[in-house]
Amino acid sequence: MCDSLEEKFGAWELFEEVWERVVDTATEKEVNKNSPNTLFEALKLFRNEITTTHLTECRLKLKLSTDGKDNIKADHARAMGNVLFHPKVKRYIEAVKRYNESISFSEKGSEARALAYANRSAVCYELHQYQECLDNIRLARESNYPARLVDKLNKREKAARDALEDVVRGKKNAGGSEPDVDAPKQLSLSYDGSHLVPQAVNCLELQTSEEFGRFVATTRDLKAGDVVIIEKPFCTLLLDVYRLVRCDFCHQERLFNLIPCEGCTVAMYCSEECMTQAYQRYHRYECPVIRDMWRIFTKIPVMAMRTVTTGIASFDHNLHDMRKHLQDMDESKVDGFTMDWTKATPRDVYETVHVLITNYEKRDPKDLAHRTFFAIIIYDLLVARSELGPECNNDPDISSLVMQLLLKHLQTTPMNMHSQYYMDYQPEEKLYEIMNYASACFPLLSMINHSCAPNLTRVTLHDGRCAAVISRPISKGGQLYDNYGQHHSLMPVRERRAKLLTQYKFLCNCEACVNNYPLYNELPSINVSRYGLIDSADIHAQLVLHQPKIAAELLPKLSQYLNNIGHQYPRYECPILEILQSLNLFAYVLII
Ligand SMILES: C[S@@+](CC[C@H](N)C(=O)[O-])C[C@H]1O[C@@H](n2cnc3c(N)ncnc32)[C@H](O)[C@@H]1O
Repeated sequence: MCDSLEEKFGAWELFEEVWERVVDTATEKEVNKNSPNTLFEALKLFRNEITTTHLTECRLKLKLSTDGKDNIKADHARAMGNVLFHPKVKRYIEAVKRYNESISFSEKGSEARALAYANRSAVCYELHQYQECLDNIRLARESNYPARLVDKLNKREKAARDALEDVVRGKKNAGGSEPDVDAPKQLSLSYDGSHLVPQAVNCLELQTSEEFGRFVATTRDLKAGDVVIIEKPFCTLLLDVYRLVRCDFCHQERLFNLIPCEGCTVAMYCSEECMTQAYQRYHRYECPVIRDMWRIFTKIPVMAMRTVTTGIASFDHNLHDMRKHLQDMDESKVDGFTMDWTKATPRDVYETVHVLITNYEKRDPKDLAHRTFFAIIIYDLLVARSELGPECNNDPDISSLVMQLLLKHLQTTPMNMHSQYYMDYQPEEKLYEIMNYASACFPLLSMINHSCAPNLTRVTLHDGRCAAVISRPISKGGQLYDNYGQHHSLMPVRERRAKLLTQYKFLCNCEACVNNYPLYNELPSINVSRYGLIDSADIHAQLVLHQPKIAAELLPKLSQYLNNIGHQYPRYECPILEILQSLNLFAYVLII
């Protein structure tokens, strides 16, 4: 991770200021500050105010400014890297992050960039990453490395080549390379995939009810350990704190290989190929605004913009086609569980994203004003700085489409977005911790409702896909339930319900809420002698070491336990086993 770009005073703080003001004005007409009439009046005033005079003031208050390369900042970041690289400090990884920052700020072909690559090559050498060392030396040369320093670089190059040859020779003498026991394992679906939806098992069905809206049910019994969906995201967003560590497009950790986008100082890539793909899918619009976006917003609005830009790319960047397609679309007919994914075009895939729930009708005036404000700010940035400007300025229909898409996805994103995780090694504790590196949009997984006593777990695979794995038996006809972050063993019912209502706009009536399941420490225990003892502390201790081989051995054992005790839910042992299963899955797929 590295520093966040977010600033203390951002769009949310500004919105609160403006909202206060309009509510005060509206209250002059109405007596009660919180009456629905006042709030709707405030929303009306807010819309008037924000679209006219106050936008310029907002731009100033948010200190919006175009991003650009800056060799002075690049030199400063490199100097900080040098302090960390110093033989008495030797904080090599932190030093590389600073060199990467320096590379991202530097102008193409500048000495600043050449020096940053050269310094990164020095860290690679110290860390015995000889191939990466040579790659960085090549990049330094390509960026006009200064002749006065070239001897130093030549010496390092020779040393790296010699060391690399030694490594290759050593491997040959040892009889070739060992099979890689720690290679990421593949999870696969537990039953046949559906013909039309190969990413889901063929017993899953999308159903609808008054209480749940759309939900996913099974037409066969499922057991703990069953993998029922493995889904590729429609779009993803690397969190800004990983921008100097991971590729902006494929999100793989490539500390020593990152190359910068030439247009902005945020996006870095592991290869030209990823850079091109990112540009085609979203970055052509986002490049001029992404730094300001991270400065003034948190991940939800940035993810909403990513959904819109990726959506536009799904229509080959033809906004007229997109508008026509969406106008003609019958939203009630879009069902990701019956669509033919084997023949789906990017437009078809976008349809499944376009129909994600917004909960518009359940939002109060302040919430609507807040989304409107954010949509206006993002729209203003994109139109002022990207190629969407001429398109929107020349055609009110296109302008309205872009604005509507932003407003829509500022509502779908918080309802449907999923996090992507990896296992991060904590050297001091000598264990792995689950960390969130990106946000993603998965249209099928987004159809799964919440329960405070869930029956499935999600796990991020090495390639960014997400697998849904059953964590306790589900009978034929039963609903699949995810957990949106409010588990009955960790949070009292009142608090859970309040959070779910505020964030997800529904009153939870799951089995845990209705039956008031106790918190973890108050749960009754199972008579384990019937099922054999399970030493959870020992399993946990093994799993945090993150060894896929151990995880692979434990996987069937844990699933068996979860199936054995499933019908006794909720018991003290159940949440422990759920956690172990989740940890186990992460260790199994080894996503670092
Ligand atoms: C990720 S979506 C799930 C699919 C959603 N039901 C739909 O029709 O698109 C999340 C939204 O589903 C609804 N939801 C999720 N769990 C629910 C539950 N247990 N009871 C009622 N509504 C629920 C809420 O509106 C929530 O904001």
